[in-house]
Amino acid sequence: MPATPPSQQPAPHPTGPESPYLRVCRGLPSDRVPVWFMRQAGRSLPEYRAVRRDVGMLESCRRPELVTEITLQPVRRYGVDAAIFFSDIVVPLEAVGLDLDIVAGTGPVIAEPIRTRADLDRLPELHPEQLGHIGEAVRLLVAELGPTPLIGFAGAPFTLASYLVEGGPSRDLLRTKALAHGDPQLWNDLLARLAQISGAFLRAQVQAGASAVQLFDSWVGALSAADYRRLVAPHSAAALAAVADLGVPRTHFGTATGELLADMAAPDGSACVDVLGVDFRIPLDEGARRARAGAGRPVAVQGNLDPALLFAPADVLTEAVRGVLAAGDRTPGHVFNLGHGVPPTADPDVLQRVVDEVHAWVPARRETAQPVG
Ligand SMILES: Cc1c2[nH]c(c1CCC(=O)O)Cc1[nH]c(c(CCC(=O)O)c1C)Cc1[nH]c(c(CCC(=O)O)c1C)Cc1[nH]c(c(C)c1CCC(=O)O)C2
Repeated sequence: MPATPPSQQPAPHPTGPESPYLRVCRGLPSDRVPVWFMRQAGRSLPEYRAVRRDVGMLESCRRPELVTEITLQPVRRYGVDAAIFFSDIVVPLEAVGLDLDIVAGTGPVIAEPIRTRADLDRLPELHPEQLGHIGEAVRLLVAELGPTPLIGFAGAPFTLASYLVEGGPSRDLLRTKALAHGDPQLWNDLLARLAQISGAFLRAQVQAGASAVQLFDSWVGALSAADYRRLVAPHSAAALAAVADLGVPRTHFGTATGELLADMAAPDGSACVDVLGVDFRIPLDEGARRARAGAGRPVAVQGNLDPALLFAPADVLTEAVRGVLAAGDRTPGHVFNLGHGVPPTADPDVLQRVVDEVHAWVPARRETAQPVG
């Protein structure tokens, strides 16, 4: 049998059980609360704005050296416990040939929205060889990151469908929901295709060396629990199942999902979620309670500081961070994060204070028992 070229061999995972982030994801005690931020790389950082000055968003995602530099920036600056791969949820859609762009200040814009059976035929499956640049970037990154784990990610089928059907960002997702209810067969075929694409994107990142994944279903809070269960959950479960055999922890995240948390913790009744993202609308310990009710087992939680608190006076922010940490102590495991992404106008010095505050906290479930007395 011919030897696999070195560039195609899966990189060894350099992150041992000592990583606080991976320990908490696996339900183990940790001597500190791990912290990372959604959108930790991005416009809030001057060093990001400098390297992106002359390069478009999608173009920057195509350049492995630039992806590596941008992903590392917040890790270097803040000392966060995990890196998240710099890319975007629409990158795998571009890889299968869709004509789309990411417009600054707006978000993804799709040239020809997908609303009919004929439109769906323009959306082929994603094959690993279309993701060569992604694998290359992940391998470069993992080599640079040392012990810090890399989180791979993908958009969940529903959130991807919302951009494809609407043609761009939308407040109320009217067309998306009308399609889901009006033509369930087309909807299910579309979401099944997107689950394949999403799963293949996750798989490529893990096979190249990412130590964990997060599935972003940012806009799924637009649905009722009954509709989520019927129209979305099986497809999200399928996307997460694409990395089941690779043994990495899986986080499932959405916003405004208070009523969906039980189902998101076990989409389609499966045990494919290790960590559940909770946004700021409900307390973290209540989120953990709902996750446990849905999954029938303890599930670690991630969150959930309201990003708006980053703009509050320092003492108010400190109290809010400690409130999240105290609620996290009452859960089976807590990864500190914001309830949603870092706003572009956030002050990096304020984020640094949050990281330091989290790292100063002594978690209730520590690695070694504390001496009594
Ligand atoms: C819904 C969604 C998108 N993209 C993503 C989601 C899910 C997470 C979420 O809910 O925020 C996921 C995403 N997008 C980006 C990352 C990188 C990693 C990280 O979190 O640090 C991740 C994980 C980079 C990005 N993706 C985007 C930027 C900003 C583009 C720029 O810097 O020019 C970044 C850093 C563009 C983008 N892409 C998207 C939006 C809404 C935007 C913002 C548009 C804007 O306000 O300019 C779609």
